[in-house]
Amino acid sequence: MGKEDLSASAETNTLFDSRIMKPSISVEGKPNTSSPGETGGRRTLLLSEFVSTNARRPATYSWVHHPHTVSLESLFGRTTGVCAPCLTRGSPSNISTFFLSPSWMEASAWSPALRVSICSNRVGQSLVIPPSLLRQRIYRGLSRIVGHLSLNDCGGPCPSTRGDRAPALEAGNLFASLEATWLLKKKGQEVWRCLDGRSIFLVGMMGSGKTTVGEIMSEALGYTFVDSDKYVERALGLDSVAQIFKQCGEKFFRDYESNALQKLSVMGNQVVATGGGAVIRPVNWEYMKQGVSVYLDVPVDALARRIAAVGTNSRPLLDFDSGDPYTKAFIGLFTLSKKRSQSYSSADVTVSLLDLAANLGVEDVSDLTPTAIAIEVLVRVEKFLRGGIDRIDIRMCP
Ligand SMILES: Nc1ncnc2c1ncn2[C@@H]1O[C@H](COP(=O)(O)OP(=O)(O)OP(=O)(O)O)[C@@H](O)[C@H]1O
Ligand SMILES: O=C(O)C1=C[C@@H](O)[C@@H](O)[C@H](O)C1
Repeated sequence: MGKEDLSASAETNTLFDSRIMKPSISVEGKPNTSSPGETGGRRTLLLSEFVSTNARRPATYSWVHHPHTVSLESLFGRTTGVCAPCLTRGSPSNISTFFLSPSWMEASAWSPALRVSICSNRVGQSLVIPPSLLRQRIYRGLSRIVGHLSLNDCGGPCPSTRGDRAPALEAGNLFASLEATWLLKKKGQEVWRCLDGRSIFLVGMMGSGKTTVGEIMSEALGYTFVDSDKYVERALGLDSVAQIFKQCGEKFFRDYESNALQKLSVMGNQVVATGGGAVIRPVNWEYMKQGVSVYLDVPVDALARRIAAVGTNSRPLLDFDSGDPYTKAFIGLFTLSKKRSQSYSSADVTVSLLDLAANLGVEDVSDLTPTAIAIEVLVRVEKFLRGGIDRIDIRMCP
């Protein structure tokens, strides 16, 4: 992290003065005990960061210590600091509490909340850490904490992480780690309860990840995964959608696709990856409304890059005679997405990869792993089912 990241104002510099500040993240309470860190038997994470902005009184810097304290100093690029034993728990009037909700790691995932408390010894002092930066740092710190918990402290309901496979796309990535898998499973269990057997229908353009993300979700939910294109291929006894298009035409394929969706809609406990064009027939929405529909909204450029990487052969609507794979894919997808954008927006839940990337402080949507996307989808589905608001970025609690 460069110094410029934290230099939004003079106060920022003071806050992060290495001589006086040592932020920390603490896990409050022990998992699966009735310690103060737990509410209703659920694990609580309290991220505590107590700093003073009064540069003349550095000795007042202090923060809460807990059994599983993970220092954030490396995350903030500082290595020194004064650590006083403990700051009184409670809410003095000069503590502002911020609920950080970078979408999938928000209150519902970590009951009751991830909290970052910023304490200033000057009443009314505002927080000057840029939110996106804070989110990013907290996220990294959280990953370590969860790793620590899942390795050392899990009892009871904490799912085993052994034997979990990380999809190839996740290899070498932070999200591929045990903690992401743990979060995915935990969210899967919670959403499973809300779904009450209803299926999830993933809609979105070709290459949007319906199959990749859908398979991960189905595993987390204990649901069956179904690819409606494959379902149609099997029903017709043909090898590929491309072959069906070639031999029988698009209308024939669409009829079978509708038929497949109708059949699938009466079966519960499934994650269905629909064909990219399933949304264009209104009757298909009638079928999908039997479950929860989720639109994976991915920028056309990212779609074209993904499809170009594997070629356009298997996607008849993009397999033009001339042009390099990226250009063919981009032009085809761009045209289709214009025609379909309104239809896609009829889905119960929309997961925009651009928004998710922004929320997680990731620069490019291609850096979002399928697991991160799957977790986000589950979080949004849960909110939808609970009738809650669809997006909270940062709430400040007075
Ligand atoms: N998050 C991701 N990051 C990078 N590549 C991805 C991601 N998700 C999927 N892909 C890749 O994009 C390609 C298309 O993914 P996938 O088959 O899951 O999409 P789809 O929506 O099911 O497509 P279609 O509707 O054409 O069947 C695959 O090669 C897959 O590996
Ligand atoms: O977007 C589309 O219209 C399509 C997407 C694929 O999943 C296949 O259903 C088929 O290639 C058509």
